[in-house]
Amino acid sequence: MIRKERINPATVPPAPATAPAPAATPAPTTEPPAADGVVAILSLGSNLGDRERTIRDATARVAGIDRVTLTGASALVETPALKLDGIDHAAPAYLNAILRVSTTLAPEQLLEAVNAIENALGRVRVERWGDRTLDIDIVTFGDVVSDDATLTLPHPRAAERGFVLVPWLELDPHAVLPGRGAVSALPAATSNDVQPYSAEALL
Ligand SMILES: Nc1ncnc2c1ncn2[C@@H]1O[C@H](COP(=O)(O)OP(=O)(O)OP(=O)(O)O)[C@@H](O)[C@H]1O
Ligand SMILES: Nc1nc2c(c(=O)[nH]1)N=C(CO)CN2
Repeated sequence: MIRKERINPATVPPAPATAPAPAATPAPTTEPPAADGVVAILSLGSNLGDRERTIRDATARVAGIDRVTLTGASALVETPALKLDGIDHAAPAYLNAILRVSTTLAPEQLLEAVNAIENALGRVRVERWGDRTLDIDIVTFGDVVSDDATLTLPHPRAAERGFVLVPWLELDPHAVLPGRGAVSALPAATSNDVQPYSAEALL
């Protein structure tokens, strides 16, 4: 079940005395770029194949999703593979990056769109936290909080992952993880396991 965090009515400005009449025509079906949509943070990871090419390709595909505008991207970082039993230095290292988007899609629609990109770029689901050509997680979707297993928001493991927090902070130094506060105050945000891979941002 997806729920928005409660809005304090005291902080909601009163409606203007002369509110404009509602639009007579329905919203157009082909929407303009999602400049006024919800901000979502996506985490990309790849540790198989041509990792940089895959992440750059995935970034272009995210930018091409209908009703999604890519508004920011971190540089690539290289990180050792985190497996279920800890860091595995014998496994191929990951390239990770963070994208910021603005979207008028619903969270489930964004998940469907990024899953389609994973599949298009060769993602095969074999083992949990196993090696993969591409993983795209939704780290945050505005201030939405959800414990739905299909789409848990914020991503339930983001707060412990240096490979998420370090590039996110590089992109947004004042980033906030709903329910956890400032990203810069989270211990994993200073992880030594995250190394710069390319100086220039993906975008
Ligand atoms: N915030 C989220 N972002 C992406 N997928 C999510 C999220 N919350 C729940 N899921 C669900 O998790 C399922 C498994 O995703 P996936 O195979 O990418 O997991 P994983 O990358 O191996 O592990 P992790 O979720 O720890 O990153 C997806 O099918 C999706 O429905
Ligand atoms: N370094 C690194 N390790 C991982 C990653 C990842 O993106 N980077 N993703 C995982 C499952 O989402 C599991 N382990």
